[in-house]
Amino acid sequence: MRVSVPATSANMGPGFDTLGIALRMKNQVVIKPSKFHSVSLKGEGSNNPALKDNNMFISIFNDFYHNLSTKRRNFRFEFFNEVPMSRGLGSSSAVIVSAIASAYAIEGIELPKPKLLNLALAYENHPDNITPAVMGGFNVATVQDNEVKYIKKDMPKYLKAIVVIPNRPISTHMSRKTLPYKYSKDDAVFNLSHASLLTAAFMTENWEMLRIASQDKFHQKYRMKQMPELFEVQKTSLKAGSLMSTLSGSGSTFFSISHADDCRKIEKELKAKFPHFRVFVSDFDNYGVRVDK
Ligand SMILES: Nc1ncnc2c1ncn2[C@@H]1O[C@H](COP(=O)(O)OP(=O)(O)OP(=O)(O)O)[C@@H](O)[C@H]1O
Ligand SMILES: N[C@@H](CCO)C(=O)O
Repeated sequence: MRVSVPATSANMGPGFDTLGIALRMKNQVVIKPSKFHSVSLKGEGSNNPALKDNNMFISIFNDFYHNLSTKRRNFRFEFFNEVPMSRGLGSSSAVIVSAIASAYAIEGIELPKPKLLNLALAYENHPDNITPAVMGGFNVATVQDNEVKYIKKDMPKYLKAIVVIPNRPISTHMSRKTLPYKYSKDDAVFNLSHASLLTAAFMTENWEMLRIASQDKFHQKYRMKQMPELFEVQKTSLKAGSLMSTLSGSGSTFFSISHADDCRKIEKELKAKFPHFRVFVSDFDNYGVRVDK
């Protein structure tokens, strides 16, 4: 059985804890019944031996598997990870979503995506990464009475993401601590209006509006101060023709969107200016978590 979950970019500027989008890069796990428990890792995390012993995926999988099954089978878990950890590309959401989906699938129990999304909420209490991880596409999401309420929009193929991954991580937990405890009414109205405009721009495919609509006063500047090169990444990307360029999740990755015709030029300029960062073009994912039995 194989489960794959896409990387996600949350916030998208002003949509703090609300907006998120799924990218084509993904984490996959292949699970096979086996005499003994074993774990193999390829890609991101493979140089971290601790992940073989103390892995968030295994512990969430076991929580669900032990609840769903009376049998005590052992499994071999083979991980193929493309999503870097603590870089703002939803690595923790990818693990949470794939572990829950895997436990249900291995027991042959149907798990509708909205139910999977609500189960994932117990492990990540903001819905902006888990929603696109489960559903794919661009999503607006909120939590009401312990349920995620969301609206999804598929992304067109003629738009691409340009991803800049710095060589240092930022932990979400630490990064949230740098944010103000309170915001002024002016800043609240600024973010409310920009997040609303950004959402409307996605829904109506008014891409030229993204540059203005993606501005934020809630979190980016506080977080980007931890890695000041990110201000230059944003400037370079917008100057080279991106439609929008925002901190991805809690950072450190920077996420831009452009028309397909412009993406290689933007990628080239970012690569030239930031040779120590990983820069690449990605398609969007419109499907979300996928289970192949
Ligand atoms: N492939 C993986 N296998 C096991 N654990 C993982 C894996 N990927 C991420 N994790 C866990 O998730 C943690 C990273 O979560 P964190 O929220 O800091 O970053 P992120 O999810 O990549 O960023 P963001 O939420 O801003 O997009 C890691 O420290 C690790 O505990
Ligand atoms: N909305 C979250 C995304 C990271 O998990 C944040 O900005 O902290």
